[in-house]
Amino acid sequence: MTDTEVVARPRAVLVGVDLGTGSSFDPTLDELALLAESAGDEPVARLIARRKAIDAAFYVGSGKADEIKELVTLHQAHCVIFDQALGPAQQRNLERHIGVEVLDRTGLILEIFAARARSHEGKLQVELARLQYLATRLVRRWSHLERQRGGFGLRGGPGETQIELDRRMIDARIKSVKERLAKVKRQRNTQRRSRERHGTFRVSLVGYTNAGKSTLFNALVKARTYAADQLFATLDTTTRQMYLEAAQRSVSLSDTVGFIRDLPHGLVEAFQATLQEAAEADLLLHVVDGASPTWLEQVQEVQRVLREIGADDLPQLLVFNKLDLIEDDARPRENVDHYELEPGRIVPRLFLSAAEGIGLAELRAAIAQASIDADAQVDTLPADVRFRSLDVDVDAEVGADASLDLDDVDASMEPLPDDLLEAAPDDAEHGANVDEHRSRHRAA
Ligand SMILES: Nc1nc2c(ncn2[C@@H]2O[C@H](COP(=O)(O)OP(=O)(O)OP(=O)(O)O)[C@@H](O)[C@H]2O)c(=O)[nH]1
Ligand SMILES: [Mg+2]
Repeated sequence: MTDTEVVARPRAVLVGVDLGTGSSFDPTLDELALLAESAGDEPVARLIARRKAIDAAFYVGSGKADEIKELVTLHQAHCVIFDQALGPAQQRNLERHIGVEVLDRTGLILEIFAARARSHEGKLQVELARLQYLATRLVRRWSHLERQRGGFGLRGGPGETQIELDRRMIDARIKSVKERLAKVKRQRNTQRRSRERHGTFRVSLVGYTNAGKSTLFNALVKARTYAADQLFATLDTTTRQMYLEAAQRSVSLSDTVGFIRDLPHGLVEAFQATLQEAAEADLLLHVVDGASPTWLEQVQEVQRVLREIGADDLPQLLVFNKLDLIEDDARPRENVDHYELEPGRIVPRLFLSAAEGIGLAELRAAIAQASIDADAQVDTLPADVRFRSLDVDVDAEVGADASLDLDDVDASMEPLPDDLLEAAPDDAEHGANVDEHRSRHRAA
């Protein structure tokens, strides 16, 4: 870790629990470390506990809890961060036992989101998610967060007697935030509809957090969107026009919030509106950190979230980014090939480096081609199908047998079966450089 920073960051002990089920794909806790850094903490020690079953009181056994306590003392840590979701009682028990703040992955992600939200809507969404999390546990942590960022006015340190009162306050607050969100959403829909009338071809960047979406966005539209080696650097959707020579047209390009495994449920829900933007695109650029050892799990996680928001059947280009980090001999022979995203679903795949500007011309050409293909398909369809109604009753002039399935409307790429290349960069052992940590929201 580089430690030339003036501001001392809270020192954190990271704990992962291996339940032997293969459920966790981060046995090194690297992702948790990056999350902790993104939240402004400094990971000082990591500990993996192996257990057959979860302990009701401490999640880990009391022996491990003692071990954690020793680590905390040894490293003079300020908090302990669990990679797994702790129950409210477990969290409380651990805090009492260890004597410092204990939080879990969910709490950490919420904290990052809270620090990063910029737009009115984003702030409301994060507040809603935090309130929902808070409603289930009423932990002391919140008083600490409020002090740090000036939040929504909960008094610090709710004692047992105050819990009922707080819960009622929280419920009222949840209701009011939901109403405000609904209003913002209506405005957004109105804006979106007026945009739709212009018939712009819409491209959305989606992908796991830190894959390089914002870097690619900047490279493509030459805008300056915040890109950083932090998780969830981007929370609000940014949209710009991008001119494509090959298609002689402008398309809109949107940068979106990154995905991560086990995104707190409240956040998935809260960010539906933001992600909806992606769900309504004509083309998804699914950006993958091709140099990450866990890229495959990340792709699967992104696919899972896309399914959840109903965007999994949109045409996709898979963009393997960070080609520059891959050793020459591990690089793919071709910069463009095809990849089987899911059984039977083959999509074009491009290898590029957003940071070094390698492969951008090919990507622009592929986007142009996708927009031309989509137009060609739409032009041949009756108007009401363009508006995505299922099983359309088509006028007599058009033809009697045209009961169309949405799949036919989809401007998917032609599948090219059986000539897949091996997924090249997976065994390259490069991780993104996490050492270039910059101080984050503390500056705000
Ligand atoms: N070496 C290398 N690094 C890259 C490349 N593209 C992006 N990065 C780095 O990867 C990190 C994450 O990039 P971002 O563009 O912020 O990633 P993102 O997907 O927008 O991340 P979130 O907004 O947090 O979801 C930054 O440190 C970038 O400089 C690349 O092609 N090569
Ligand atoms: Mg980003």
